[in-house]
Amino acid sequence: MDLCGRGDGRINNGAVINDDDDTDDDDDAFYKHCDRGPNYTPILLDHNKLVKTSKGGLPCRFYTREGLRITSFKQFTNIIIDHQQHQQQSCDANNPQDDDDGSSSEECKNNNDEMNEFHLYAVPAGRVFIFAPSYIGEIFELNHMKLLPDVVNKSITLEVLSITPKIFDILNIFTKKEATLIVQRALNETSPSHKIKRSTTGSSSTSIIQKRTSENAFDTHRKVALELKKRIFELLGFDEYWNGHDDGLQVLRYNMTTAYVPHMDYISSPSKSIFDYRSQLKGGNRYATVLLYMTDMPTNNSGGETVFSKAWPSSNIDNVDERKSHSDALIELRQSGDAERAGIKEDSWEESMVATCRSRMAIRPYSGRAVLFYSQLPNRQPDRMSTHGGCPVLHGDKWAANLWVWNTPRQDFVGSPVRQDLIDAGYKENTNPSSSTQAQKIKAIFKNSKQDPTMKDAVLYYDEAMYWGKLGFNDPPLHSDTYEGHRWNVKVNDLVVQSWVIGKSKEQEFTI
Ligand SMILES: O=C(O)CCC(=O)C(=O)O
Ligand SMILES: [Fe+2]
Repeated sequence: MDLCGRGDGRINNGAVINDDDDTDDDDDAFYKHCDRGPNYTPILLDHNKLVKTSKGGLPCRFYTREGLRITSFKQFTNIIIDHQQHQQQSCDANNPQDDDDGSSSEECKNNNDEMNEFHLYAVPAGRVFIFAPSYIGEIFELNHMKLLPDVVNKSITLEVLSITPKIFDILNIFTKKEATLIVQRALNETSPSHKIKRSTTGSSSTSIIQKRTSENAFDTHRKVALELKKRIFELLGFDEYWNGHDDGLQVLRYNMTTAYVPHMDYISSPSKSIFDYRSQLKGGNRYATVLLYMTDMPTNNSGGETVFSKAWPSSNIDNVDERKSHSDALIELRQSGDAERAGIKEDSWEESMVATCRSRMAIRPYSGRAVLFYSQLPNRQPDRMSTHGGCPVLHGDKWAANLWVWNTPRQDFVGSPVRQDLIDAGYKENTNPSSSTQAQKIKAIFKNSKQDPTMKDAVLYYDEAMYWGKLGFNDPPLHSDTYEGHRWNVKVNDLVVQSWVIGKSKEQEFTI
């Protein structure tokens, strides 16, 4: 295939489009785009099937805009023919009074350059495909995916809800019947590791945090979970289901007032870990999350939305004047009495979160709704805009499930990326599988000495993005159970000004 490429990996059918740097070096730039060198190329499970290019480098994988992988020239030409026929049909449908010579249909096609383009996406070796939406409301019909048996004639479709971060509604990916089964299975699960219990967080899965008050179960292998996982992998552009690239279907139950504070699904790299979490290099981390909702939370008063706390509702994304501040939302919330009626205390983190949910981009659950968002940018850096949380439930129960998908196999799975630098330096990890559950719980207390005026409005975060509480001059000390190696950050105006890593002793105090 003779294809020309652009820096962002988008390829146009036979011609370079909008290329600012149209020089003879294009070919080289394209080859470099595909083979980013050993320090930037995670080794994926199909790596040994990649055939080197004539220049000796690793090749790109090619995808359509809808995430269908193109593996042969024949498939490519068939797709182009289909694309052209589709264009012709939509022109004919829009111009039924065509002249005999078909000139206005021709005009229709020529006038619609954007439609004439056929975009192909070149994904570097070792990387995974990421959808590239252009505007809110844009539709991606994934006609290559099998229809669900119960959803007659409705193809699996993405509808863009947000560009920054990238969020999509996924239509027709699972049925209400499957939603019911997932909940039943979770309730009937008895194995200690998978049954429903209070949620944890972080890379060690041991720390119960006070600000993730939901319960959860895992379903890694039952029929419905497996079918769903396979469907989600196909949707994301994987050729097949790759074991180890996900955390298993996690089923979440939130009772009244319970919530999950805004956080990133992307895991911050623990200071010492043989597993390489650095996705921007050749490591792996979570890059996509699919959320499935199993209950209806029909109104504002139900709560339980998934809130993207750094993003604005699409209705006022461009209209700065119409954005609601957190403090105005809090005043309105107190006036409405909604939080108080649900049993949420004034000045609690849950109350503050309801105000966030009512002023930022929030997705309302209904049974059968599914949403996809990405925690990594196309350059593999974590996307801080993907910070999100499960809003406090104000009425009834909320059931949801998530699938966290990784750009490489996870720790302990075949092909997982390792930190060769640490191994070379002689670092050994305790590989006893139960070691994480035996980790020593450490009590930490965080204080503000009020000596440093720049710390007047300090805020404490667990990791990068998990808001813990205010640590300003007028705030009481903050307490937490935590573990060795965990990182806590103090931020002022959203900038990290102090960072602590938990050491070995059982009780530790940190003061700014
Ligand atoms: O419950 C929700 O809406 C969000 C859950 C979530 O963010 C998570 O489990 O990582
Ligand atoms: Fe999450």
